[in-house]
Amino acid sequence: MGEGALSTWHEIRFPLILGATFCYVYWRYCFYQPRATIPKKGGRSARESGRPPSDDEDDEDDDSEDYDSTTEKTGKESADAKSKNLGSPSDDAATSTEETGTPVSSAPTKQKKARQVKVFTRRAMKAGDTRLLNAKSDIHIFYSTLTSTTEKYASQLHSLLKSHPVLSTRNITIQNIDYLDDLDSHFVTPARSLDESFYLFVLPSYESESPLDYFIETLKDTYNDFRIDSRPLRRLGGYAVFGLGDMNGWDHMFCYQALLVDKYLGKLGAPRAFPVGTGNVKGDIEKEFKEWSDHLFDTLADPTSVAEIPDITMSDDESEEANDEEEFDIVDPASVKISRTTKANDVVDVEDMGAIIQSSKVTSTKKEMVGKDSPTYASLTKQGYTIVGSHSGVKICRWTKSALRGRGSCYKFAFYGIKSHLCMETTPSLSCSNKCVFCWRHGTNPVGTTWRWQVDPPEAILKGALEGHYKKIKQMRGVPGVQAARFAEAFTVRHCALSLVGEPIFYPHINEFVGMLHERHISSFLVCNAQHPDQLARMNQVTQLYVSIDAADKESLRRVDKPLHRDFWERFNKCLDILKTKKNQRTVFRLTLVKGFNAEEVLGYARLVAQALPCFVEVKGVTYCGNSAPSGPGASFSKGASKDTLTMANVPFYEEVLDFVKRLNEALADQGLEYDIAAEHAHSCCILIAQKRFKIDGDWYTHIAYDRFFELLESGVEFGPMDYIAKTPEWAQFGSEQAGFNPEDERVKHKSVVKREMKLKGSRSSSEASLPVMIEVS
Ligand SMILES: Cc1cc2nc3c(=O)[nH]c(=O)nc-3n(C[C@H](O)[C@H](O)[C@H](O)COP(=O)(O)O)c2cc1C
Ligand code: SF4
Repeated sequence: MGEGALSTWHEIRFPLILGATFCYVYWRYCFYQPRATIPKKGGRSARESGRPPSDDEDDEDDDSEDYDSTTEKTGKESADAKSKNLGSPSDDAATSTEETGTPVSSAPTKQKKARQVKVFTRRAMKAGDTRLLNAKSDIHIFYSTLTSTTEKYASQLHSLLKSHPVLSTRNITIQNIDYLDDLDSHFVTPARSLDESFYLFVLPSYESESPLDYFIETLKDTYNDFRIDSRPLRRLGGYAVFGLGDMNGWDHMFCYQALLVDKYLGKLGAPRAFPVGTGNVKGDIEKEFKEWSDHLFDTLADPTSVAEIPDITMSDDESEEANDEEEFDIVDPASVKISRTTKANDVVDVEDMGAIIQSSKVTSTKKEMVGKDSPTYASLTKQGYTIVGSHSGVKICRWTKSALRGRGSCYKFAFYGIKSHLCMETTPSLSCSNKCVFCWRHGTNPVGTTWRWQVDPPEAILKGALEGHYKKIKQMRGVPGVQAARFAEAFTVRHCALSLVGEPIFYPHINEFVGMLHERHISSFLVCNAQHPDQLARMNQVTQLYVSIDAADKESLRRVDKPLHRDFWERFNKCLDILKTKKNQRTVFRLTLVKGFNAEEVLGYARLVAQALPCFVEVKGVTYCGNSAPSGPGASFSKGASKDTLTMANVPFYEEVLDFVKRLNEALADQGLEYDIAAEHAHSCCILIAQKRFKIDGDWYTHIAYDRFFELLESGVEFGPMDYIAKTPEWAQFGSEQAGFNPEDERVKHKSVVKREMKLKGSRSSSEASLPVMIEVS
């Protein structure tokens, strides 16, 4: 460079630099379009960034604005967004480091993210449901294969769909995902033509490298790439995955790639139309594949199966928490008031129900126990009950949900072999004659000593209960982790727990109802409150007959059960005497231990056992489900409570329950009674004492041979409890390493549970080592 030129440069360099800086700032301010970030990852909204909007945004804005047009948004809109951004300190804070050069100062909190995922999951499922009904949507089958086994099943799926009476009208394609040229246009930025389509996957698993790895990496990368829409598959109609694997060779990694695909498709926003299925190539894959595809087709073809999606649709992380929140107390003073203000001449004692049973005319003039427009109806349905007819209810139990996900069954599986996913919990009478302090439904159900309502026929109750139950099962199909095999089985109820809320034996046609269950080979577990001796005496054979024993003396019983009958103690004793005469039944005492109320009366309980001689005594720590105060909300965990209000201090630890059981067992031995501790389910704080006759050659036989029970029942011969016993598995027997937790299931403790336990621990004395597990037990 010459000297003249150099001096000219010196003269113009400042204006030039200034001009360039001004241009840059002007351009950046007005036209620069930042890289996409999405709210979930802590950046700006997709709409601001010109990326497809998230579902959350869709909700707020006009849905008709599809994402193709959004992608084409002009610089003006971007500038508008930008200027909004600049004006908002919080949005500024969310701007990425890359854009501003300053560190990201705030990411959304974990709770916020969890909430977004939850809201999104629900919306996705709802949206998917509407689309499931769209008979025009295409079905795309994708598969991967190395040695062609998977291809065979994918082709089979294709042929089955092509010949399906309803689904064959759809456009059905089949593609090998390993040769799919453009994964992006199917999974990263799906073409609009794929909206509302179904994606069905049939996939093998390979521990070693396989072409499928690339596909899985694509899904993962898409989900983890903060620059792009992480839920691009939300406009699909739904998806379902079937995995092939070798359980014998790779049991710890069985079908792991199919499971990963299922997981990431869900994360990418696709609505899961059906639980992931698995087939063991060294096992009964034909059957597994058939069951999965049959139920999948039913779901796709039957609009009623997807009519309603409840709040039970949840992310993996939230499910445990939600389960814990499931029970809550809603006091309905109206129900109590109604029962008190009933005219005396309306009253018919439940013991005199014979006439009512005979005459439906009499009952038809009476009012409904739970009318559709009553506050009781609203309270119970809000808590997840399906009200059947005018006085019955059904509710999917949390253990049924847990078992569907392979996360453990209730204590009755350990003690008696009830499979929770095959169990329906119902009651033909929502009304009860007690107001127990530990009943978390307290106040939500009608109470009364007499039946003064309409009586629904048992056929209608059973039909309605099964329908209500199956509807709730169907709604579980989109919940992560639901096992396809168990899901398929769950549509044939095998056990009925007649407990739930209310008093089943109160229902005048209880015998007919139980008979109908047995006709369908559904076993019956009937729990009664020892307040209706005449009904108990009339009770026909059930699979297992329970009496709740909530206290060992009159005053404690009054305090714990708050019975409405004035002669409650006489009724209670009469029931125990009747139970002793029921030699043909498997009879059970159920003790619910409430510290400070009824957990110290070992000798008293031993006397009651001697009086009724039940086959079994179940002892369980009370379940704390929020406030159980009889007078409604007011007691709190930390503040302590009035003398009749439950707090966490009333919940015994497992060790305390165990100590009680040991002392009770000794007291029984002292009285010369032949009982011993047989089984346990520490998970539910529950232990079983059984008559020693159920111990044969050193092994306990507390389980039930259900087929044998029905065989005996149908044969018409007289039989007793010892005629349909089965061996208790090792893992359930008292003292086993698993303490009653089925080794086939996986115990999942959500962090919120652990946190709460830690909180609890802090409030307990340090000598108390373990913590109670709080559950609902029917
Ligand atoms: C090398 C090898 C690794 C495998 N790894 C797994 C595995 O990790 N998990 C699993 O469930 N099955 C595994 N399998 C079983 C295959 O998934 C199964 O045989 C499948 O049917 C193969 O499908 P394809 O014939 O379509 O390739 C493996 C098989 C082989 C040969
Ligand atoms: S808790 Fe009761 S309703 Fe639930 S699975 Fe067990 S027995 Fe059935």
